Amino acid sequence: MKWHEVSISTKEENEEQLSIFLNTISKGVSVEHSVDILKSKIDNFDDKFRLDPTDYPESDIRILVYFDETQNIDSKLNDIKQFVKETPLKSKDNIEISAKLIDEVDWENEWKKYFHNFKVGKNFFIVPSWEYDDADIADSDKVIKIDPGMAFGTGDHATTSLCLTLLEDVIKADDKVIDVGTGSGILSIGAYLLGARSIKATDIDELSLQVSKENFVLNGCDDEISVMPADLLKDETEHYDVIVANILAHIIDDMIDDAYELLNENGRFIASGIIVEKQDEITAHMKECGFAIKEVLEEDGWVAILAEKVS
Ligand SMILES: C[S@@+](CC[C@H](N)C(=O)[O-])C[C@H]1O[C@@H](n2cnc3c(N)ncnc32)[C@H](O)[C@@H]1O
Repeated sequence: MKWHEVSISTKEENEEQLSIFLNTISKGVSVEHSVDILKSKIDNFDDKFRLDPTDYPESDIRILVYFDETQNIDSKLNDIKQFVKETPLKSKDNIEISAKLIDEVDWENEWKKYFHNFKVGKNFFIVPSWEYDDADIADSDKVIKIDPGMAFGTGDHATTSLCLTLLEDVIKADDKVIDVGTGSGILSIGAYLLGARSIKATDIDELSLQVSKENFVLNGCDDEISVMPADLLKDETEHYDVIVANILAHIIDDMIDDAYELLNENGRFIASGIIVEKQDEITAHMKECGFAIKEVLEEDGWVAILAEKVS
């Protein structure tokens, strides 16, 4: 088996915007930082990833994106180039994109050695499933056991951790929740641990649906979370107390009207995956629909918006 490896050299400030997009179109993404960048982030990275600076490029960053050999690499390259062209990236300087075919290595599991326990929000403790027995877990921790496999959602990405933080603020016992674009299922598990029940987790990606089901079993909440394929809220008919979606801004924009319709009175919509530059556009659309903006959290150039349905 061979893989297409697409290499994107760019400035560090583009990492988050590019990574979230590339994760949605590929089989895997890894980011290599230059030594200097790594040094400046060592405190951030060390506990979760224990990186070795000698593995990294000498300047800026290199994002490696993987597609299996059956995928149409020319069309994927076009998608990437179009995204780079049309997105207001933080830096448009010196972006170089190239592709090559490489032999299979066990990179699907390689990243696991860099992924370790960490805390998110006030009380969440994310534990890779393969480290659970060794984890030093406090009684107060709400433990999310996770094996994201090839789905998005380890919890270390700002957009995911911001959603978990907002869920801590809004979920009340027995709230009915829908998690749109569940990925690894991490936000549904978080909602369950906070007391939500009758949770629905949806995604358009088959692999994410499979991975999320496995994670629900792992966390003993598969009875409370139904998993189904869906394109945003287009065919949804049930009503919810909380809707959470961590996708990209233009996709969130497509679901704002449906979210308003499907929320119960005073229901809350948590939306993330939104770059700071798109915040005003999204909040304006939310307000037009009747939402009140209750809180906006920001980290690493990403925002998560908490909106409430008011009549
Ligand atoms: C950034 S990941 C978020 C995963 C997880 N919820 C988290 O917060 O870490 C976005 C997810 O949305 C899914 N997605 C993208 N477009 C979608 C759509 N139109 N309808 C449903 N899910 C979608 C992707 O397959 C992916 O699993």
